[in-house]
Amino acid sequence: MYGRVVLVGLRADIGIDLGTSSILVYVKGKGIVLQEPSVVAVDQYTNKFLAVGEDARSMLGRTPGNIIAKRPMRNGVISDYDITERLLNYFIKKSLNRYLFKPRVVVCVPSGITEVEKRAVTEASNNAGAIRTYIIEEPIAAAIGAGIDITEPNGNMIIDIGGGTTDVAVIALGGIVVSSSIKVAGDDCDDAIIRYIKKKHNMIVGERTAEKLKHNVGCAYPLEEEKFEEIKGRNLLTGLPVNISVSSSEILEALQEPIGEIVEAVLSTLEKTPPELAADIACKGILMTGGGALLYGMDKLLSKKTGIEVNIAHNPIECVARGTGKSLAWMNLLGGK
Ligand SMILES: Nc1ncnc2c1ncn2[C@@H]1O[C@H](COP(=O)(O)OP(=O)(O)OP(=O)(O)O)[C@@H](O)[C@H]1O
Repeated sequence: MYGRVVLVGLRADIGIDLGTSSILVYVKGKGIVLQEPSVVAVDQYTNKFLAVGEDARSMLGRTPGNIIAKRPMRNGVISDYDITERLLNYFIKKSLNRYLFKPRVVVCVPSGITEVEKRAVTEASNNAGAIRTYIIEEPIAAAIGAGIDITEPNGNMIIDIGGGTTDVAVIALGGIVVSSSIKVAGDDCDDAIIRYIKKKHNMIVGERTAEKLKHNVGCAYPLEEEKFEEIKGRNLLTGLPVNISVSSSEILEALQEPIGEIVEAVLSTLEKTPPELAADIACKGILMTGGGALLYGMDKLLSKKTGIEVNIAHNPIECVARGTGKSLAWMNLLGGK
C-alpha cells in the first residue's frame, strides 16, 4: 500500500503527522506514502541509528546493553531533540526518493503545545531538510482528514485520542473555539495495564504485551461476551517466566483511571462551549479520531456520559495525516518559518 515516491525536478510538499506512537508522511498528489512506529534503536556508544520504525519497535524491551530502543516523542512533544531531527531526516528522505528542491513541510502538533515546543518542531524539521516548515494543530488536521468542512459556521466537536495526547476541540469557521489537550492517551492505558497486572497477578509485562492486551481484549465499556488473552511475563516473587490468561473485564478495571481523565476532558470542553455551538454538536454528534478511538466501547462510554451521539471517523489512525496533507493546498495561510 505504501511505497517510495520518485519525484524528479519537482518541489515536493509533504505533510507529517509526527505522532508519539507513529509517524505518517503524506506527499502532495500521492497521499500517505509511509506509516511507521516512531521508534529508533541507537547504539549508545557510536550514536548510530541501528534500526528505525517497525524494526526498532520489535526491539523495545529486548535490546542488549549497548543498544537503546526509544521513542523520541513523549506525550506528543519532542523529548529527544537530536533523535527527532534525525528521524525526520530519515523519513523525509525515505518518502521522497529524488527531488530537486527541498520540500515545504507541514507538521501536525497537539493543540496544547507551547510556542517554545512549536519552535523546536519547526527547527527539527528545517534542520532535517525542509526549506520551510508550517505548523498545524492536531484537532484541525483531524477534522479536515475526517472530511469535515471546518469553514462552516456550525460547531463540530473532535476528540483525537493518540498515543501521548488526547485533544478535544470545538471547531467553527476554520478555527478552534474551545479546546483541551491532556497528556493522557493510549500510552497511559498501556502503563495502567502494566501496573494492574503487576498488582493483581504479581507479574511483570512489557509495553508491547500491555498494548497487545489493550488491542485484543481491551474495552472502555463492558463487552457482551467476555474475551480472554494468554500472556507471558515474569513472576515478581520467583523471577521465573509464567503464562496467565487475562480477561476483558480485568482490562476494563485497569483502564478506569486514564479513561476517566479522557471523559473528564470531554465534559469540561463541552461545559466551556458556547450554547449555539453546543446545540450544533448535540444535533450532529461528536467525531472521534486517532488510534485510541479504536478501543472497544470508547464511543459508547462517551455517548453515555455526554448524552450525545459519538461516531468513529473512517480509518481514524490516518485522519490527522490525511488532514495535514490536505492542508498543503493552503499552507501559505499557516504562516511557516
Ligand atoms: N485497535 C486498537 N484498540 C485500542 N487502541 C489502539 C488500537 N489501535 C491503535 N491503538 C492505540 O492508538 C494509539 C496510537 O494512536 P495514533 O497513531 O493516533 O497516535 P499518535 O498520533 O502517534 O500519538 P499523538 O497524537 O499522541 O502524538 C496507541 O496507543 C495504540 O495502542
